[in-house]
Amino acid sequence: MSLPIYLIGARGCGKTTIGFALSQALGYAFSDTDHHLQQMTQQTVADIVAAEGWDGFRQRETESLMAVTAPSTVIATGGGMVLAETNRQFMREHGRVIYLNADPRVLAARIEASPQENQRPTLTGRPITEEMAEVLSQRDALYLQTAHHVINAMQEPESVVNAVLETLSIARAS
Ligand SMILES: Nc1ncnc2c1ncn2[C@@H]1O[C@H](COP(=O)(O)OP(=O)(O)OP(=O)(O)O)[C@@H](O)[C@H]1O
Ligand SMILES: O=C(O)C1=C[C@@H](O)[C@@H](O)[C@H](O)C1
Ligand SMILES: [Mg+2]
Repeated sequence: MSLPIYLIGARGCGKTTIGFALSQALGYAFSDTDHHLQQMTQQTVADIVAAEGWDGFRQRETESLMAVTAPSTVIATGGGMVLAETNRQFMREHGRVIYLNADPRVLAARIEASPQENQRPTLTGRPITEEMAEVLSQRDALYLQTAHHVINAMQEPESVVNAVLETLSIARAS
């Protein structure tokens, strides 16, 4: 059995989209911590934050990370997973960690095109382009220090998947 692969990065970098495609290419299972915690609580991210605040959400996110960790699994994490030292250490120790890197303008354009506000309630109360620049400036160092590898996520999804496979030196399942 192979180590789990964790995808990290900001909202809109493609952790869910690329993660699923990567799992298909590898014949691995796929998990997404945002989906897992929404299933466990039967609430959206926005509902959880409204009821428990971001601190409550972050605690649940850590539980989801640990619950979905399994061999031969691609794990799409939430954009803020790297904020907690426990999560950063856990991912590095239990698998290979890939940072899907993209410019804040590209990320903001993707989120504007597909806001999914229930899953992505505002983090700062500011317009999305400003929020993305601010959040990335605070988190980029955390993504970089947590990742074993950094991949350019501003390519076609298929190219991003191929870049991850090449970086990890793993072959497609078929
Ligand atoms: N490489 C790509 N090229 C173009 N569009 C992309 C790419 N990757 C993802 N997208 C699009 O960007 C949007 C956000 O992607 P996705 O939900 O996978 O991001 P995420 O990193 O999981 O975000 P979150 O942290 O909010 O869960 C989707 O509409 C998706 O189709
Ligand atoms: O960047 C963030 O802090 C977040 C990203 C999403 O994946 C969700 O986990 C949630 O909306 C928080
Ligand atoms: Mg996602």
